[in-house]
Amino acid sequence: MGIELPVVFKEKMKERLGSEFEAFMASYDAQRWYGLRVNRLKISPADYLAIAPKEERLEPILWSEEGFYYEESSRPGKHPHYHAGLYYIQEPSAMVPAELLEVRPGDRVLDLCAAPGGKSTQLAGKLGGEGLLIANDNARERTKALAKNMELAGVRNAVVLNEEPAALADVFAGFFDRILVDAPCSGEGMFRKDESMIRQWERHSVERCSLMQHDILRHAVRMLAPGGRLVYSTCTFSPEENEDQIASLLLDHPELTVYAVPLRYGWSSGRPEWTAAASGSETTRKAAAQVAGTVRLWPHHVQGEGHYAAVLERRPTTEPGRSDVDGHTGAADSSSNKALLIRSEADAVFQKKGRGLQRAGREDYRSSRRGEQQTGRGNNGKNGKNAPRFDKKAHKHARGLSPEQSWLEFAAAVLPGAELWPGRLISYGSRIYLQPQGLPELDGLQVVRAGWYLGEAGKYKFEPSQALALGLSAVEAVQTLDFPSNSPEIIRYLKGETLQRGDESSDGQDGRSAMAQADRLHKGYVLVCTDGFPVGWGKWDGGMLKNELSAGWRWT
Ligand SMILES: C[S@@+](CC[C@H](N)C(=O)[O-])C[C@H]1O[C@@H](n2cnc3c(N)ncnc32)[C@H](O)[C@@H]1O
Repeated sequence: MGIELPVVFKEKMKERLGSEFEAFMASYDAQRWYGLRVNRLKISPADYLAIAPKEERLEPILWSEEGFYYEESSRPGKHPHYHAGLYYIQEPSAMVPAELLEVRPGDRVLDLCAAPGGKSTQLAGKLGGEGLLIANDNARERTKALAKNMELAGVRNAVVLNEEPAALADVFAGFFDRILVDAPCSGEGMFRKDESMIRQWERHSVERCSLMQHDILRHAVRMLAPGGRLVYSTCTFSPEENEDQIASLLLDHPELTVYAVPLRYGWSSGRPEWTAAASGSETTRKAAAQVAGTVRLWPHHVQGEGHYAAVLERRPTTEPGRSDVDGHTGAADSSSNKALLIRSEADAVFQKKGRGLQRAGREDYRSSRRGEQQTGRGNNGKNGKNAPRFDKKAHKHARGLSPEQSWLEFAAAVLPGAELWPGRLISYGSRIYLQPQGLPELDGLQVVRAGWYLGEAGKYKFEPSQALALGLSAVEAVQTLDFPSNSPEIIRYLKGETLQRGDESSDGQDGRSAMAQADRLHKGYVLVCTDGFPVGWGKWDGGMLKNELSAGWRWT
């Protein structure tokens, strides 16, 4: 075997798996499985299959309609479709937890340990733009990748936070219909994929991870609405981090029950006999028995690296009309958006005892109802009745425009219809966000992305963000330039080059020259697309497409 596994790990697995141990060990020499998940926010799996490069040889992953195995030799990360956010590269068994959460459009969803965002982007796809998603991770550095992946996926209704679960639980008590706890774990299921995990396993003990998981789960449960569902998952095999966690949680929270996951696709049941609770009192044995309904994906039984998942449901409240934070009853329906918590004018401020102040660069985080009036349902801002009132302290444009006005001016010229987008328009210094409706106050929390980041109001003009481009569909923009994904022009654009009329490639797909479309362009912003999907902004001027792709988003 090529991989040097820790002796202690092997001994433990041998003791637990008995006759299955040889097959388990053999899986370390077997082929690895590579997966990608199509991003439903942008394209259906069937439509993606129609445009996918043939050499990817995609094969369906049984447990996810959007999931496909691809061949080791293909490189989906090096394709313009990747830059358009049409899919996320994800280990196949890691697709299971979000599937089990059964998110419905309109739900309030929390992904508590979300970075780098594999499951958050999957959950966002299931929401289909309705409801809201809070993607949180307590590791500041990791939230950068999380935010970027959410932007690449074109998620419009999410907020990215960088908080400890305890702080979130104080704000979001009983708030969420769906919670995913994809816990930090000892990563035994990652040994094959990433050998550095073996060294980390030696450093970070199973016991230490168990303590963290115990803590995270207790806070997560506080945030679950009656009738809500919580999925706990790990990519490790140790029962201390899996069945033991669930048995102990059930003992502490009798309002929770395990939803028994149907065993399909080679999945195996959780192992009550491996828990400490199984050898205790009758009560603890009952809790242990429930973990038989949790699920294990073993690498010797499924085409994936391995995972554990438990689905827990909180009993619906017996008190009629009981509601949480802002009147939401825990039932997922589109009316959740109506249950807005109306924030006071200029309420602002994501600043936590000095910490946030630094992050915010001492800029006020301004939020107001005016954004709702201008962008939400029942918009009557056009008749002037709800003309924005401006905060004197807010960032001012050189022409005297507030950041919000600067955005509205840009949108009117480049994105007609943007004034009808649901959400709350807010500014954070000169940065403008569209925040999903239905959020409680976020005061005191570390906010990485306060919503869909639209762009920045500069001194003289509004600069649209890459997140805005990627969250759009091509039909939303006044001007587009669409390059086939196999054209040299799209690669040149993705590399940050300026394109000029006359640059037409002779081998443009289907004989059409993308740059020839430029004849109809007016001076100004152009949404650059590939195969009809946005990849970024350009500015057309005098026969030239100035590249607006910032360095962090370029093809390298
Ligand atoms: C298994 S990874 C999550 C992977 C992610 N769900 C995905 O699909 O891309 C676990 C994450 O938990 C985060 N984490 C660790 N302790 C945490 C805590 N106390 N609260 C929130 N997140 C935590 C880690 O920073 C790490 O990003």
